[in-house]
Amino acid sequence: MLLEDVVGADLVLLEDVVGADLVLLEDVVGADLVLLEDVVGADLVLLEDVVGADLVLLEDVVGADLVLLEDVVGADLVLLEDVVGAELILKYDSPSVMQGRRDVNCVTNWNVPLVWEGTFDPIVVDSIYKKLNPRIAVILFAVGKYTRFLKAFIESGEKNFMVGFRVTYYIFTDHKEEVPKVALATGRNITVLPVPSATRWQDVVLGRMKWATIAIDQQVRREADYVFMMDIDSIFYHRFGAESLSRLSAVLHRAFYKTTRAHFPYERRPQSQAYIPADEGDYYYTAAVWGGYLEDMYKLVKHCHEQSEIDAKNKIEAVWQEESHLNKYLLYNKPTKVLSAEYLWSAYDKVPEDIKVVRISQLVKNYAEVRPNGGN
Ligand SMILES: CC(=O)N[C@H]1[C@@H](OP(=O)(O)OP(=O)(O)OC[C@H]2O[C@@H](n3ccc(=O)[nH]c3=O)[C@H](O)[C@@H]2O)O[C@H](CO)[C@H](O)[C@@H]1O
Ligand SMILES: [Mn+2]
Repeated sequence: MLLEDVVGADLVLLEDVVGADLVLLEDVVGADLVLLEDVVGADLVLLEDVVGADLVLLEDVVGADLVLLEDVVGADLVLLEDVVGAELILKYDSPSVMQGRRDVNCVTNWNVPLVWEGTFDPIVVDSIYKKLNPRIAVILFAVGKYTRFLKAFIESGEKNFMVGFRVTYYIFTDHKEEVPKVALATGRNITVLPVPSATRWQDVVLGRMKWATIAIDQQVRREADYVFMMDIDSIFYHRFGAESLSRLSAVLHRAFYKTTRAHFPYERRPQSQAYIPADEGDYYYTAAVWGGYLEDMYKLVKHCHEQSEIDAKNKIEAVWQEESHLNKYLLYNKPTKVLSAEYLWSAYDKVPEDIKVVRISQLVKNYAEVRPNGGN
C-alpha cells in the first residue's frame, strides 16, 4: 500500500488496511489531517516526509513490527493511539547548534530555558514525556458567575492542552450543577470540588493558594505527577504541550515581558510578606498559568498561603493578591523553565511580531458584571 506525493489535501485518510506487508505514506505536504486507522497485520508502517500537517494520527495499528516516522516536520501534534506491539522509531533532522530563534532570548540568566515557538520540536518533546506517561492535574476555580467560562475552556483544552496525555481537571466551584458535561478523550477526567461562595473577588483569587494546598494534601497528591494552576476565563487556540513541563514552570506576563523591573507591579510595601525591594526582580510572572512537579507546586502554594495569612493578620492584602506572593516566591526560588507570553496572551492586546502563536488567551470580560464586588 503506497501513497506518495499527496500535496495540498485537507485530509489524508487510510482506513481498514488489512494484510498489507508495507504501508508507506511519503511526501504528504500541506494536509491538515493525516489519519491512519485500523491498519492490521502490516510488517512495516512508514511515514516519511510528512510536511506541515496540523495533526498526524495513527490509531489502532495492530501487529506491525515497526512504525517508522521519518522527517515528519511541522506537525503540531503526532498522536499514536492504540498502536499495539510495534517498535516505534522517530527520525528527524540533526538539531543545529547555530540555528534557532535570534529575535528573542531563549535562556534566563540562571540558565534555564525560556520557551518560545521555534525553540523545540513538539514531536520530539512529546515523545520524551510520553514514555513517562505523567498524570497531569489542572486546578481551576469557577466561583460565582465564572462557571460560564468552563465549557469553552475545557472544550478547547481537549483539543490543545497536553493532547495524548492523562489529564484531570479539578474544578473548585460553588455551583456544581453548572459544571457542563464535556466529552473528554480517554485518560482524561473532571473532578468537581466544593468551595464557598465569595463576596469579594480578591478572596477567590487569593484563596486559590489555600484551596490548592488542601486539594493536593487530601487528593491530588495520590492522583497526579504534575500540577497546573490556571485562570478559567481563557481559551486554548494552539498546542500547549509537554515542552511546558518542568519542576516549576512560570509564564511571563504579557504586559511586562518587554519592560524592566522598575515597571513591574510587584508588591512594594515592606509591610506585606510579598514585598520585593525596588532593585530586585527577574521577570513579572502571571498567576493565571503556572505549573510543575506536584511536590514543588505543593511547597509553593503552601508557602504563599501561609504568607497571605500573615498579611491578613497584619491587615494588609498584597497589591495583586496571589500573583504578588507567587512573584515573591519565584524570585527567591527560581523557576526551572520560563514560558513566553505565548502561554498566556489576552484578547485585550494586539499580538506582536515575536509571539508566533497564541496558545491560550484570556477572554475579554465585563469585570463589573462577572465579579461579585465588580471592578478591577
Ligand atoms: C493574566 C493575569 O495576570 N491574570 C491575573 C489577573 O487576572 P484577571 O483580571 O483575569 O482575574 P480573574 O477575574 O480572571 O480572576 C482569576 C481567576 O479566579 C477565579 N475567579 C475569580 C473571581 C470570581 O468571582 N470567581 C472566580 O472563579 C477564576 O478562575 C478566574 O479566572 O488578576 C488576578 C487577581 O490578581 C489573578 O492574579 C490573575 O491570575
Ligand atoms: Mn483571568
